[in-house]
Amino acid sequence: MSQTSVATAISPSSKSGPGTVTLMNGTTHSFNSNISTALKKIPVIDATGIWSDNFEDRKVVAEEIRNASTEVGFFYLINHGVDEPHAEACFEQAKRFFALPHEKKMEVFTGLVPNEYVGFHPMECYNRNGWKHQDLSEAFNWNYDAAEDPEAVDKTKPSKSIWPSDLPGFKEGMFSYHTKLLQLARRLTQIFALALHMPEDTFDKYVREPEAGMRILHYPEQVHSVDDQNGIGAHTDVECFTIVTQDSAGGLEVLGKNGDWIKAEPIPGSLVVNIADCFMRQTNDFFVSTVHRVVNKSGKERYSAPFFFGFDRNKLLEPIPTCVSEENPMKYPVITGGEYYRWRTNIQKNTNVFSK
Ligand SMILES: O=C(O)CCC(=O)C(=O)O
Ligand SMILES: [Fe+2]
Repeated sequence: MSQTSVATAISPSSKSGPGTVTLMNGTTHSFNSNISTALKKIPVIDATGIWSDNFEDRKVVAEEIRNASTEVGFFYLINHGVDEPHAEACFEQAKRFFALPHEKKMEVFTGLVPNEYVGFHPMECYNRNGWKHQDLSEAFNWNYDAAEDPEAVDKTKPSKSIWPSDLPGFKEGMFSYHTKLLQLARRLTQIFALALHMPEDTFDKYVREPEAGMRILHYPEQVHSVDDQNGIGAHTDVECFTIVTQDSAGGLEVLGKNGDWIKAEPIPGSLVVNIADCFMRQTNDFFVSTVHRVVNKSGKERYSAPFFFGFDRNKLLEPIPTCVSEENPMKYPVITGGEYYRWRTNIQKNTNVFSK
């Protein structure tokens, strides 16, 4: 796979009218208008049934998830079982981290760890779509760590994550929330198997040592117009699916199949789930890895915490049997999730202006 096909162009005709946006992975997408709409809705799915002992209850949620994953690639989960105080505690820790002096945050600069998307990236260091101004957000990322996974088979496997010194309670706070989301993600993996009309335990063996990175993000309110800047530029996520916790500011937008930017407005207590590229590849495009971005025009600071979940890095992204046939052969070359992760990570990190 090419390591260099990084296009970052935006059609000059984008000024609030129709236009196109080219992502860092080289794909180009059209939109009707660069202004988002709240009129179209993202499905809200009641997840109560995923924890039920009754198979039929789980199956009902799976069918809803099947529809949302094929139609929109995005859905809200409510009654998912992760209590709101856990999210609030995560945001409190995020605020502590982002309030540190720049030099202190740069002690864990992402450029220090090659090939991994871990550590801190400062404000305005990426420009995902070639807008006039760099993306207005800063983030701290960390990887799955077997030592922190209550269900890990081998807790001695080292993690590549880097953590700030002199911030007591930060790592513990981050993993406290990560562990809750990991538990939810493993259950959702079974529900996704049902959604693909496969046996519920089909993917269990691939999520014992999953790809389960997480990040916290901070978006100041942006002054520039959406035609000149994003908080995070349009992109698709890398792994199988992402679980996003967002605060009350709003600003997450999803590019619908019909070309409208749709607002994923905050719903208190909900989690936003979106399909990512590895699932799209394995489902041969049956599930859609939907383009999304963040534009913070809320008048306040915005914080979010996406959790990126995928199969074991060594697992080949082979087609799921229910998604291929003689008439519908596999569209993608079969590589491992780890290879895909490294390709995407390096495309992005090579454009980090602070590394130059
Ligand atoms: O901040 C958000 O709501 C989403 C962030 C996002 O899309 C990402 O980090 O991949
Ligand atoms: Fe994303």
